[in-house]
Amino acid sequence: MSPPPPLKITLVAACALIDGDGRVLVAQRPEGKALAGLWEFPGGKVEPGERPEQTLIRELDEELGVTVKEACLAPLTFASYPYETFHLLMPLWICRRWEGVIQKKEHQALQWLRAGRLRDIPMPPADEPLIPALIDLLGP
Ligand SMILES: Nc1nc2c([nH]c(=O)n2[C@H]2C[C@H](O)[C@@H](COP(=O)(O)OP(=O)(O)OP(=O)(O)O)O2)c(=O)[nH]1
Ligand SMILES: [Mg+2]
Repeated sequence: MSPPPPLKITLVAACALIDGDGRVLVAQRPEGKALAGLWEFPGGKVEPGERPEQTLIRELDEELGVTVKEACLAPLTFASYPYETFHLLMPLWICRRWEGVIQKKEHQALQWLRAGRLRDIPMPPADEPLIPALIDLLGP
């Protein structure tokens, strides 16, 4: 038997933006990328030298065109999931305050959903365990 390949942990920072009605923004992953078509929380991989909060602020600008202050990010929970080729570690922040108008810059589509409705859309397997924390916070 050959030894298992070394474990690669990928750190991804993600954010549930929450609107005035307590709905959550989800974004449909682009065609041609891993997990294409699934609905995710905006965010991305932490690059070398970045703090995860900086990653999130950068990704929210790149993906949605909004400006978020670090003080407006609150940690909620995290995902830890064994994908085939890497282990995903993904802290999830919430954010209720941003500057600018949300634009669909990289995703196929965006939608605002009540937390209880997140169970009705296809999300990456890593994300499913995050839904109860959002329902606890925001109601179904
Ligand atoms: N952003 C985000 N990524 C997620 C979620 N759930 C999940 O399994 N992932 C995975 C998919 C990817 O393997 C990885 C993040 O990838 P990404 O494509 O968003 O990374 P990125 O924005 O930095 O994009 P790129 O520069 O690598 O193209 O985490 C989620 O809810 N949000
Ligand atoms: Mg991304």
